[in-house]
Amino acid sequence: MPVPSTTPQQQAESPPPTEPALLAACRHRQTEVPVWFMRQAGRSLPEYRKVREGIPMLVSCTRPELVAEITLQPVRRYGVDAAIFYSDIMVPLKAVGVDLDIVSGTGPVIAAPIRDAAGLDQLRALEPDDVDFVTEAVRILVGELGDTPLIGFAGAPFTLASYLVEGGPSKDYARTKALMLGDERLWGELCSRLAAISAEFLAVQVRAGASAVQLFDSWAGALSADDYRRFVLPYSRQVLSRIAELGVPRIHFGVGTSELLGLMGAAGADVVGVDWRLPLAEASRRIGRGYAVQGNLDPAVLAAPWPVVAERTRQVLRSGAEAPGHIFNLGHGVGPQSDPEMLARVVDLVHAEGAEIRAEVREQLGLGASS
Ligand SMILES: Cc1c2[nH]c(c1CCC(=O)O)Cc1[nH]c(c(CCC(=O)O)c1C)Cc1[nH]c(c(CCC(=O)O)c1C)Cc1[nH]c(c(C)c1CCC(=O)O)C2
Repeated sequence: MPVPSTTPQQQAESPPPTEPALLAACRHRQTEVPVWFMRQAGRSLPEYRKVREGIPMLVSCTRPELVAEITLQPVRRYGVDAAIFYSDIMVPLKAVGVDLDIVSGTGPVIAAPIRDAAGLDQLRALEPDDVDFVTEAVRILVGELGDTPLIGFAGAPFTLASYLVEGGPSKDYARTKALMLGDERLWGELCSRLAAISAEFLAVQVRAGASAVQLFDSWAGALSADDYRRFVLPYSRQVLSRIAELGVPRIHFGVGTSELLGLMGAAGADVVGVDWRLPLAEASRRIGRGYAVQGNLDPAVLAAPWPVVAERTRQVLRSGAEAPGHIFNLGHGVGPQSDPEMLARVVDLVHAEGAEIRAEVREQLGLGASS
């Protein structure tokens, strides 16, 4: 009879299979500090520009092999702890038939902006079949990524609504706010439809194998806390509660949201993404002890000399150590001009020093090894 290599007793004592650092941080049981970058896929990498040559953005998103390649490029180059799926928040809207384009250097442009009830007809429900190419790309990726988690994502209802109502990027969101404040019923119907579309888009990615999701409410920082609570939170909650049923960690991020962080957590996140305006320790106090944080090196810092970048990176690590979980990231996306070499050095520094800095700070403050 073959001799078992471990007895049941030994099995019970052996550590569980290693949990990827990203997921451990989401669940407040990290020993390492994981790092990835918003907009790591696409934009600044020369190998990205090469494979994208002559292919419009939204077309590139429908080619599973190309999507997989672009998603993997930063993982190969930097050794980051997560891949972010190469797609766009506008992809599910395009998939249900909204006439829109993504114009390089500008962003999303909508042919017929939605400003009345008739405009809502553009927004039917998203069926998984509408985004077969997403399912296929995620499947390819999960096979290739091995233990590195894939983060799926979607736009939150407010940020999507802002593009649909304005017709494109905006500085003040005047038309969006006019609709929100002037016709609460229409606003509610618009955001409910967008919530269902975003939830389905995330569910497609999770069912195909994504192991965490990020809900981008990039422009929610344009709102006061009172308006956020009344006009935005209920719809983001619809998205996040649907994902709760799928059992993967949920990251919720916006820019300029220092006054909204607590509400963004309460909308149903496990991790709240923080921009560069607030130290993570203060952000964590505002969000509450039940949440991990993600962030928050100012992307502009990447243009400074390395010793400055290194010191700022350590500062983020020290501040983030006060939160029950910390995923290192930028405070917003990698800029198109960012030097990939600088990002590579940041990743190496976080990997070399992150765990030690975190442990030291937590011990000094009597916070315990993890949560
Ligand atoms: C607001 C928003 C959009 N798209 C997204 C958001 C939320 C995140 C954020 O706040 O940055 C999300 C997004 N868009 C893209 C990704 C892929 C993965 C990644 O971030 O690395 C993700 C996660 C690809 C993309 N999305 C876009 C590009 C650039 C495409 C190109 O240059 O051809 C990429 C790689 C285009 C896009 N799409 C959008 C904008 C504002 C732009 C920029 C336009 C520009 O300045 O050129 C809408």
